[in-house]
Amino acid sequence: MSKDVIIACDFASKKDTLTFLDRFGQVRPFVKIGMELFYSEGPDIVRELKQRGHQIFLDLKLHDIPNTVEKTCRVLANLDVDMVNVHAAGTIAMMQAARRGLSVKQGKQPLLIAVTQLTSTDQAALENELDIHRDMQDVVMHYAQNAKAAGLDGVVCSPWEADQVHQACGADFVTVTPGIRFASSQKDDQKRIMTPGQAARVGCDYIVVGRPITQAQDPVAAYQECVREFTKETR
Ligand SMILES: O=c1ccn([C@@H]2O[C@H](COP(=O)(O)O)[C@@H](O)[C@H]2O)c(=O)[nH]1
Repeated sequence: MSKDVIIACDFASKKDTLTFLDRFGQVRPFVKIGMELFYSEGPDIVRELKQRGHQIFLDLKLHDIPNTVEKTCRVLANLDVDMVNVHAAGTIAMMQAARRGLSVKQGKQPLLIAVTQLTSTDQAALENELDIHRDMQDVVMHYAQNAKAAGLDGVVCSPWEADQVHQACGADFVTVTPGIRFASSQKDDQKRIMTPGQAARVGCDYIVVGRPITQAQDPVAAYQECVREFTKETR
């Protein structure tokens, strides 16, 4: 199982993204392209970063009826990204449709993972706003098991649930965990957080880190610190 730090490139333009990535010289970090960058630049930004040698997590969090998600995944399959995602709340049928859509790709398919509960959601919001009256851990586990039943490769969850997801769904079921903050960082809008070192100790496979790197005074040093903390610990 790979373990890696994925940088969330939440920028508004290709220019800002390339200026940021140029600071890394010959190093090609695994990057996440989210809605802001994809909606502003379109599929060309994926092709450009792929050509430069980055592995890419295309974080579009699809959530629609199965037919729409299947056809969208057929399109995404041709972008040659390494990881894509859907919302587990879209149902098992929708996740199976996503899998069918990606299967049009010959050869290696991207990892297909499902968002369980956003890391910006806490127990109070889960109950009072989403009207889900169960423990966060149980809800994440339920969605993870649905994702596994649908044939997905793993989930997006917070580091707080990663160990239990592995216990319930298997060590090879991938956990991709945003909500990563250095001990000294601001939480921003994230609620279920851990440091890179803590995330490593609970067995997260991939950590997704945005602002603690992109808004650091020295982003390369912040990235190196994430890698150091995350990879020095072993399960
Ligand atoms: O539950 C989720 C799912 C996705 N994200 C995304 O990860 C990054 C985190 O960025 P930070 O700046 O480190 O907070 C961001 O792109 C989110 O869209 C998430 O945070 N939580």
